[in-house]
Amino acid sequence: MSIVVECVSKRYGAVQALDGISFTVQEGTVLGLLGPSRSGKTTMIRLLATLLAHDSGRILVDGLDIYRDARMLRTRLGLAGQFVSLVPQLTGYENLVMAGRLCGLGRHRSRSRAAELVDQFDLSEVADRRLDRCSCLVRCKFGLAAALVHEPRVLLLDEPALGLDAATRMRLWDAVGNRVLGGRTVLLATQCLEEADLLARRITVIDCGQVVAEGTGDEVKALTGGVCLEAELRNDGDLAAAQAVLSPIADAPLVTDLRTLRIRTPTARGAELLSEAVRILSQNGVQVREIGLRLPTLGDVLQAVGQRAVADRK
Ligand SMILES: Nc1ncnc2c1ncn2[C@@H]1O[C@H](COP(=O)(O)OP(=O)(O)OP(=O)(O)O)[C@@H](O)[C@H]1O
Repeated sequence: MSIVVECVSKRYGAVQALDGISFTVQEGTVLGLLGPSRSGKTTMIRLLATLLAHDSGRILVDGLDIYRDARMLRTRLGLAGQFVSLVPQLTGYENLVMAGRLCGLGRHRSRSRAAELVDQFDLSEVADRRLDRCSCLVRCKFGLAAALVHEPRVLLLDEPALGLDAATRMRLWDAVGNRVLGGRTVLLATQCLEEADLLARRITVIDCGQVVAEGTGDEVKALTGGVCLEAELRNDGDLAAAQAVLSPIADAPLVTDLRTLRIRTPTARGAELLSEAVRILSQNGVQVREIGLRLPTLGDVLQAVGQRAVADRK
């Protein structure tokens, strides 16, 4: 089952949440819908889940119109993430049974399916614990398991690993990624480029309800010029000096965060720029708490896309 979104717009009063957005998720693949907060990800997922109506455009799932054939499509869709709430006072197992019942499974089948999922997700030790007494990682696993209770062919995931730090997020996907995603058509909404890059065959980047970039993970990362040089200063009094000495050697404009005293810039020269920056900062007496290269983030992608747009307009 493929997902085709054609020029879809959605407005809430004065807010244009989606503004002519188009993308396709090929059958059996994962598409990462990557965007910052308030860019329209949840709105897109809610439209696909038939929980909301769009103002214009067209959405097809498996060739069927999402509204005309909503009833039939709903049984084939699984949802996990922000707006799908499990009941915190129930145990994980009870939540899975409830999810089965809500999907129309009989009592017996709901129980056997819940037991199957507990087993497959390696959750037996915590299955009888109230969900609000479980770790965030365990809650995320139960959220994903609940979305699979009726074995949907299409999965809509709205930041399903929200609340997990980067390392735990990777542990989650290491443990259950294949089971959750394998063979399904998946739309994964996330703010984390690393997560989208790990899980998705293609990534569509959105900002302010519009598609601003798309491609494979490598293509999207390449927009930023590769890696990012990032320095954290010890004293805010050094910020101006650091900017003055780094600007001439950087490959792209510097971005400075006054709150965290961090200066960053994307670079294609990696280690060469790093050693140059260390030398020049030390020569000029700028005290650095930490300096290094890191993988690009969504913020770097949006900055690169913005700079391209400005350059194109000139
Ligand atoms: N029910 C609503 N009524 C009014 N405005 C809304 C409503 N839901 C969302 N919005 C607005 O629409 C825009 C897109 O919101 P949406 O939740 O789709 O973005 P998002 O990318 O999922 O954000 P987040 O990552 O913070 O959840 C935002 O400006 C938001 O404030």
